[in-house]
Amino acid sequence: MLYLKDLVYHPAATPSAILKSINLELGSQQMGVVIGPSGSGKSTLLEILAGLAKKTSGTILWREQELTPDHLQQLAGLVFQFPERHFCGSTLLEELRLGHPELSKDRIDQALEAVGLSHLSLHTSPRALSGGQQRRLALAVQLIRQPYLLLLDEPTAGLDWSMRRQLIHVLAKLKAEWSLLVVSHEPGELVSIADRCWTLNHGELQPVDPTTLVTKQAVIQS
Ligand SMILES: Nc1ncnc2c1ncn2[C@@H]1O[C@H](COP(=O)(O)OP(=O)(O)OP(=O)(O)O)[C@@H](O)[C@H]1O
Repeated sequence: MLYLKDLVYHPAATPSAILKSINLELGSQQMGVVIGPSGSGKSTLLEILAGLAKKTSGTILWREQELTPDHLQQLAGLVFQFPERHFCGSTLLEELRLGHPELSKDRIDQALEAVGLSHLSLHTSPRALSGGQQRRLALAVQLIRQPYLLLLDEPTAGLDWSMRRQLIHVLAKLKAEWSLLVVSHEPGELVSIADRCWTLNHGELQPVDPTTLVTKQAVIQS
């Protein structure tokens, strides 16, 4: 269970705080969606939760344990916006093993299975995949580290309807095992599988009932 209590991010260079007294709770096996316009602070929130930026004040807890940026780097896996732009491996195997050459074939197979890519050869180039498959590969790259918390920045951006639909299926499946926190300015179908939703405006987070946001699209039922 992730708890944020009065989390503030206020770099010295900015006149007002970018994140203002954020309070949030996200259970295990839940997916939360933070919806906010461009510049509202969504990516900053994810960077803090991934241990890549340091909060100014407030508390971040996993169950009862207070988390430092080092803990967060271990506990969380962040999938950046347009992750395919950062692929470095020339094959799926290389991409999945980057930084973790010791990873067993079993772990690799499990991660690919979890994102529905187990039918692909490990020698395939990441560049040869479709846009939706590349997003799922980026998820597998994080899953392989077995994080407790998966953080996703605009995971459906730039995908067509069919690829978004496949990704929503995968995320719905993943939340059976992991906690997922997703940020988006245009959540669309993501809301239909969300357990918790919030809006973020000028760094202020407000809870909102997902059922009031959805046009529940029949994506995950099909
Ligand atoms: N360290 C920093 N110093 C100064 N300004 C910062 C810092 N970090 C973030 N900002 C500013 O905070 C605001 C929020 O940025 P952020 O990238 O989190 O927004 P966002 O909601 O993710 O937007 P987008 O959807 O466009 O990516 C921006 O105006 C950004 O320039």
